[in-house]
Amino acid sequence: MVSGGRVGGGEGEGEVAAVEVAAVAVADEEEVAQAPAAARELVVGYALTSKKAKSFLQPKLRGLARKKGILFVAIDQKRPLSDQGPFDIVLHKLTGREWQQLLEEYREEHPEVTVLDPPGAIEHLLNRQSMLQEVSELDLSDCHGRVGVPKQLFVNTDPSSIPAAVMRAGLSLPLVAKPLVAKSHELSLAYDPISLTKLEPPLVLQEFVNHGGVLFKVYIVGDAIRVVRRFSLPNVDVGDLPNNAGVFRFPRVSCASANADDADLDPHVAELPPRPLLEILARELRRRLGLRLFNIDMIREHGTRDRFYVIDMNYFPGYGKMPGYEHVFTDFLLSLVQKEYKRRPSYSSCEG
Ligand SMILES: Nc1ncnc2c1ncn2[C@@H]1O[C@H](COP(=O)(O)OP(=O)(O)OP(=O)(O)O)[C@@H](O)[C@H]1O
Ligand SMILES: O=P(O)(O)O[C@H]1[C@H](O)[C@@H](O)[C@H](OP(=O)(O)O)[C@@H](OP(=O)(O)O)[C@H]1O
Ligand SMILES: [Mg+2]
Ligand SMILES: [Mg+2]
Repeated sequence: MVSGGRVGGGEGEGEVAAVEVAAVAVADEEEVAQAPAAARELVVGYALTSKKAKSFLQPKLRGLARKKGILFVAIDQKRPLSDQGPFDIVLHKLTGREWQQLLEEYREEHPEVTVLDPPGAIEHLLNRQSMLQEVSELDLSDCHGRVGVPKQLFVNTDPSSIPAAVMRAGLSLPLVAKPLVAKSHELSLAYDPISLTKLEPPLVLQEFVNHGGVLFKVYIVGDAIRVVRRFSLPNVDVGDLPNNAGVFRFPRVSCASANADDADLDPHVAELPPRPLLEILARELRRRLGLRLFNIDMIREHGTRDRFYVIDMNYFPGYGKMPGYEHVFTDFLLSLVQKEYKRRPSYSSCEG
């Protein structure tokens, strides 16, 4: 952690006690390496849109963070990062080449700062063509269930050639059409070949998988996993497809969908994915993607117990909607510095 002489920000002095608690958790041989706890606080610089800052940095998070000795400081994107802070951790969700470049330079100059997460790794989730690649490469066939990705096709051609491309790729209607850029949430459902010609590439076409209208949001925060149920699109009756011609557009379906944790649901639909399966999935994706903050949208194929599909992944999602996020997140931030101490044996030889 960075020691005293902090950036302003008006956070109180009550932070010290919790920092001491965090320090106690460090392995015995490293305790000698700790500078006096009273001089320390964990400084987290954040670069978020104002909407994101409001939904994430809720008073309950700020309050708990203060108690645990974590200070959140807004980053001024117009000033060089190295002139600000010093930070222990940089938390960000901004897009744009310029910001990416700034952050990459900062990471090179300050390898001691944990950047959540590296811009290059995040990029993988910003494009729906690459987003699910790792999931499709995983072989989780014998892990208390099977996890795959719906058949999908990237389309960037003249819309009139989409039906033929869909046929060649062997995709079955209905299809969900998703903008290539994951930041856009204007989704459509196409039930017939004619509707496909009305879509606007570039996009990813994904087979619609019936799942009983319930989706599992699997939130990952470092090693922690939390799952919630959300209402989702209802099943489509394939026998009824001829009566459903047309493109059905739904502008922001996922955001509008309510939490379904307390709803009276069919238990076969509501049953959460098996914990061991989620643990393996999260561990593998964390490792392969090099990300610590993301969520996975998972559905269970209707009528099955253990056949799951990942349909979407989001970087730094709406954690404010995750139950107990303030505890999970503050523990995670503290764990990062503890890991950092363990990685640096030189601390003990210099200071011990
Ligand atoms: N292949 C699919 N089969 C069935 N339903 C789907 C499929 N893909 C998406 N959906 C439904 O559409 C919703 C939105 O899709 P998706 O999650 O890909 O979009 P998004 O805009 O990226 O969402 P988010 O707000 O989570 O980022 C899902 O929550 C689910 O209800
Ligand atoms: O926690 P869930 O329900 O998954 O919600 C998130 C979405 O999944 C993300 O796609 C949103 O991020 P962007 O719209 O910035 O990509 C994200 O928007 P936000 O980062 O502005 O809060 C959330 O709406
Ligand atoms: Mg989604
Ligand atoms: Mg998404």
